[in-house]
Amino acid sequence: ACSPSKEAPSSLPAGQAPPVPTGDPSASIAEQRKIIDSLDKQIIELLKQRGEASATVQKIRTSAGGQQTDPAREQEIISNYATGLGAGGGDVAKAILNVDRGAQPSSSAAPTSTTATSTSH
Ligand SMILES: O=C(O)C(=O)C[C@]1(C(=O)O)C=C[C@@H](O)C=C1
Repeated sequence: ACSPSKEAPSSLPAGQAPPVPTGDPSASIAEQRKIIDSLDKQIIELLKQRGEASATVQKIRTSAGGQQTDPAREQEIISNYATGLGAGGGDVAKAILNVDRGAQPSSSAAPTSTTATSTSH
């Protein structure tokens, strides 16, 4: 049988050192912010790569006479994010899709209301 590990399970990303406990809460905030900044940098790089792949697919489709967007595929992506991230995941996917398809709205998507809809009053 293997002996139990003395180390607590870590939720830190690989290669990230845990903060040194100093008793100063601002020290751990600074540590965690370094981790957040590093993760955000990686996420931004991945999003750039995603944007390029997405633009290529859209170009291939429109060059062949198809629509720029594919609403069924978008629903699949939104569902993947919701499954992976929980409640807010779908919103993350929608934000990414909005960026990656540019100004073009998904043909089945409800229009995003950025301006007040005119109502009678
Ligand atoms: O997968 C596609 O068909 C794409 O065009 C890529 C992508 C995406 O960014 O994931 C972009 C626009 C489409 O509406 C659906 C998905």
